[in-house]
Amino acid sequence: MNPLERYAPLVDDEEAFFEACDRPLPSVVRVNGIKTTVERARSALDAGDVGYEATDWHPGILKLDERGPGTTWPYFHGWLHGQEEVSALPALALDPQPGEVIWDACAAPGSKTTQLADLMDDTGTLIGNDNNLGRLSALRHNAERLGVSNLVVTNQDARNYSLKPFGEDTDDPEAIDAFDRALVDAPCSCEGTIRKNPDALDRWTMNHVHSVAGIQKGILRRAVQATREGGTVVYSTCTFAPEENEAVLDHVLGEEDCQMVEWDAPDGFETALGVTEWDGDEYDPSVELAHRVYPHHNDTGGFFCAKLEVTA
Ligand SMILES: C[S@@+](CC[C@H](N)C(=O)[O-])C[C@H]1O[C@@H](n2cnc3c(N)ncnc32)[C@H](O)[C@@H]1O
Repeated sequence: MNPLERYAPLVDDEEAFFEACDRPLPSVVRVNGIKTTVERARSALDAGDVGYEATDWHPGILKLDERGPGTTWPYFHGWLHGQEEVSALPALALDPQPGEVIWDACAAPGSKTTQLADLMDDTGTLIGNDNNLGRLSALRHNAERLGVSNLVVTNQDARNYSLKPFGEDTDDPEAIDAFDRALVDAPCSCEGTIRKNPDALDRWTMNHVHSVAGIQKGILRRAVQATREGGTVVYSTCTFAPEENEAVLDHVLGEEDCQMVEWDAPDGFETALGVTEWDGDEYDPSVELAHRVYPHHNDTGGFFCAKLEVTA
């Protein structure tokens, strides 16, 4: 059985959902404001005869007609970054401000990290962490090409992340309420990437869904603990499974001092509400404030994005 069939009861249009999951994903680029402007990037694409169209909801996110961005000179110069359209949502939800201290808990290969740097005007301190050293080299490469200079790279298991406060000699893990904001773009079962990678579900099992959900809970808890009171945490995945999405939020809302925050998806970008019941389980009603993105909604991959505020 196709694992995606379990989500048929959740979607508004079953036929459109399965049809979209079977179509290849459009090639999309994000304009990198650290190195250029939307106007200059568009002019460069025009000059290179690269066809594109702006997305309905963001002038700097462009759908290319055919070629991948890697063959164009604006890409080599770091004006453009190939980034799935829907994956631009979490950084916008996090809304990092220039000068802040931001933790990207699962950062490699860095699409969202470099977008965060752009939104911060490349100021403040951006800590890009990932537990996979090999993937961190891709993060460094992307950061260099895109001209990011506010980035510190760390290689830790985000579940046990420890950051000693500046100037203090302590191993107390509770001492890390240092971040203004944190992004948890969590490892997941990747169901929503089926359009990019048709093999994505070949090794899908319910056991994997449950085991990765345990990791997700640990990372999100750590992000809430490590963020200052009043700070923001965004949780995202590219999967549909409520076990990895709303159930993770429900768990962390019950264990840590935080609450769901209402966040409007950009105008022109369609999303569905978070689910509050699944497979006999009921979740905290506030998880409805999360956004589910199904592939047929905006011709993207599948996605999940939620915003939390740290309350103590
Ligand atoms: C969805 S990917 C992140 C994609 C990235 N945010 C981007 O936009 O390019 C999830 C990442 O989590 C990392 N990861 C898995 N378990 C982790 C853990 N316990 N601590 C930190 N990172 C972890 C994986 O190595 C992977 O790079």
